[in-house]
Amino acid sequence: MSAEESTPKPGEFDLIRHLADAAGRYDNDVPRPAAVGIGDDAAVLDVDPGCQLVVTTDTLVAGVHFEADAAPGDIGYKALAVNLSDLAAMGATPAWHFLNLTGPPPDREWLGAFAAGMGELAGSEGTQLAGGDTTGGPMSVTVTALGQVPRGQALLRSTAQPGDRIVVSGMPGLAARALRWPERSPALEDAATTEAFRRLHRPRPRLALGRCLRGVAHACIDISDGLAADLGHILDASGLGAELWLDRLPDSPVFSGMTLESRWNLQLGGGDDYELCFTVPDAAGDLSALEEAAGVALTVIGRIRKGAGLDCIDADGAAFSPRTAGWDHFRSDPA
Ligand SMILES: Nc1ncnc2c1ncn2[C@@H]1O[C@H](COP(=O)(O)OP(=O)(O)OP(=O)(O)O)[C@@H](O)[C@H]1O
Ligand SMILES: Cc1ncc(C[n+]2csc(CCOP(=O)(O)O)c2C)c(N)n1
Ligand SMILES: [Mg+2]
Ligand SMILES: [Mg+2]
Ligand SMILES: [Mg+2]
Repeated sequence: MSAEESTPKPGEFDLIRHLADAAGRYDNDVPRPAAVGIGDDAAVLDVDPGCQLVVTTDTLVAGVHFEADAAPGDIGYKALAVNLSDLAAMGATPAWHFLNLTGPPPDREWLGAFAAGMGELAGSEGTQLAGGDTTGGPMSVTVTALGQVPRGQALLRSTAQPGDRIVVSGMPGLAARALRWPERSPALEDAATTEAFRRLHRPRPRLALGRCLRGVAHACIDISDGLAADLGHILDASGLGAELWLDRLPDSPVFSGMTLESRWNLQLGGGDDYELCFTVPDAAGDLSALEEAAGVALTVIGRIRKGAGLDCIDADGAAFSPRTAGWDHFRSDPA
């Protein structure tokens, strides 16, 4: 029997080597290789002159953010994607990421698929796995992502202006719709349903859009908890209010058969979209060049105004209060 067969589960240091080797197969052409990467007590990174470092961290926990039996490739992909989405919201270009992996000892097959899922996105976005930590315990994955932005150009939540148009990318509510699909996998092969499951399991962060919004958007956030909750963070941080026009929310065949109220609840409070919501002045003009450059549909859904709070208004001008504004880990019964 070979050593590999007799020890199917790697030890801690085998696992680190395995992750480093797998990452190297995807990210060996990254634009900014770490001066010192995996293997020492810490990484050493050179930041480009004239740039600021943008740093974010998010955790995914089994049973909370993904099913315990989820495909390992999807877990690896999404753990990085949700972090790159925060870099996109700041207008940053990803450069390095760190992986803190906690769980029962994985077998080589699980680990290989996990590393390939994360590596696929890392390779396509040019970010390098530069370090991390490995421990045993209940399964959770934390990624810390580091990106760069030209000095002073980071997009913020706090700088919306009265009169700005509110814009959302893509199709809010797709991932939430997929999460609530009774069979947990698409019953139909149609494009809209397939896209909804892709958005839930492998959300592509809107990095090109974030970069295009530098110097254009007044404020920006990525949608993780829900459109209403995350737009609410822009309003709170900017000390302003807004009107959101429900009839402008983009529609998809995946919502067919739902009442308008259920659809709005899903699109406003469902979470897991990883789309961008941003504000732009009228002076920025038509958004079609931006759509073209960023490769994603953009929809104007409302307007920033003085005051406080978010008013969601239907086609007849009647107010609608979503059942919940979005996901809250410490409150029960999220949308
Ligand atoms: N435990 C914590 N300690 C210190 N700062 C925190 C902690 N949790 C969140 N923050 C900070 O609070 C701010 C908002 O974090 P939050 O996690 O709500 O944003 P997000 O990552 O965009 O959303 P989501 O986690 O839903 O993707 C960020 O500046 C974040 O660094
Ligand atoms: C199995 C399973 N149950 C529920 C959800 C939905 N969900 C969990 S956390 C969260 C908000 C973002 O998290 P955070 O605020 O921690 O970044 C959402 C929308 C899911 N994806 N999988
Ligand atoms: Mg967070
Ligand atoms: Mg965010
Ligand atoms: Mg986040």
